[in-house]
Amino acid sequence: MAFATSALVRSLSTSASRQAAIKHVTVIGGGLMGTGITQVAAQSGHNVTMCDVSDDIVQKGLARIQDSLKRVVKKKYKDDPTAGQKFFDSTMENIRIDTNVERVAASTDLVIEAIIENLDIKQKLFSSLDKVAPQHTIFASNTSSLPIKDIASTCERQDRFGGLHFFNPVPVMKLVEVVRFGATSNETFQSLTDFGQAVGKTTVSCKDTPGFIVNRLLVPYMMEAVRMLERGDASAKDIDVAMKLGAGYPMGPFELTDYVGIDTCKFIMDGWHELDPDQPLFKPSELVNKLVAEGKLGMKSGEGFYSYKK
Ligand SMILES: CC(=O)CC(=O)SCCNC(=O)CCNC(=O)[C@H](O)C(C)(C)COP(=O)(O)OP(=O)(O)OC[C@H]1O[C@@H](n2cnc3c(N)ncnc32)[C@H](O)[C@@H]1OP(=O)(O)O
Ligand SMILES: NC(=O)C1=CN([C@@H]2O[C@H](COP(=O)(O)OP(=O)(O)OC[C@H]3O[C@@H](n4cnc5c(N)ncnc54)[C@H](O)[C@@H]3O)[C@@H](O)[C@H]2O)C=CC1
Repeated sequence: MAFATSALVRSLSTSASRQAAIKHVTVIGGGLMGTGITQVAAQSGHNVTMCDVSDDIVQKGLARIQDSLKRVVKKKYKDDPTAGQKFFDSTMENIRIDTNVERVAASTDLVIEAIIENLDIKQKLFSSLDKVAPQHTIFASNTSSLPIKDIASTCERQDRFGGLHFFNPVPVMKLVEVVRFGATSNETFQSLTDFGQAVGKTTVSCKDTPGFIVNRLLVPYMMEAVRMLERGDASAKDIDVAMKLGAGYPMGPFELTDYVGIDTCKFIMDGWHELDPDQPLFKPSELVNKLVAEGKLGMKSGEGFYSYKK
């Protein structure tokens, strides 16, 4: 009994100290994913600073968060607008914006990186943060496809590094993949899992394999749809209708590729193709390359497989 009690106390205090540990979160990248992650972390009471490369981008990101938060409030507090306004205000009060990542990271508990899907740029960012962040700070990447081990390779804090992979749109999608590689400590993995749950998501545990669970299945499916279009087997519209009505997917593969960002899908496939050139599922697509070269990146640029221009 004495053992059970002390074990209980220990487990409670460990979990309390873990929760107490992650109070301030730094989200780097104020694009599609960074804004969503900032929002859910702030909604759940964390102090969050969202960083990007320019004032203009962080301001736009903040406006996107406000729009999305209004949708959440409308749904969650439809019978109590006063409580809704209070929730809106307190969430926004939890958010700061900045363009100096080193300054922010010097006093943070958790860094979540959500910048462009490029290994070199991510490594450079983490390498500079590793020099200024406190000892206890955990680093996590929201990468869709890059090995966490490679992103972490320029850092000393290998044991305090993992993956936190959110899904788009973050305020709506209920999953977070928590990724560990060989050096990730049990404490770090547990803290990242606790954080994922604290922001209201269901977590699954993933090894550091290409695409983790969801993207390893989802991205090749999206690219197979592009190849089907390239062969002239069916139109984008018909493929989308078919997958929505025939397979029950909320979006067809072209709608989803436009939603995720055609550039992001290209970065993912190019990286995997380099790792495994013989895998036909990872073959680059001429159509995707052409759209990206033309700046047609999907919804975020106003045009992709479909046009979103008003
Ligand atoms: C690439 C990677 O690494 C990983 C990835 O993220 S892969 C992509 C994963 N994401 C998906 O597969 C998304 C698939 N699509 C969907 O689930 C749905 O189409 C969708 C949730 C995006 C939109 O749903 P919809 O029913 O078509 O549209 P809509 O009615 O506008 O939205 C549904 C609800 O979500 C809410 N919502 C949608 N987007 C939102 C946002 N950005 N912020 C807040 N709320 C949002 C809406 O307010 C709406 O709420 P109500 O039910 O109260 O009306
Ligand atoms: N788009 C999606 O559906 C999903 C994307 N991801 C991953 O999340 C990450 C971000 O993707 P998105 O938000 O879609 O991209 P995005 O293009 O919308 O936003 C990226 C942001 O990062 C900023 N940025 C680039 N370099 C920076 C730096 N050195 N410091 C600070 N900010 C910098 C850019 O200015 C831009 O605002 C990528 O790794 C992507 O693979 C993960 C899940 C889903």
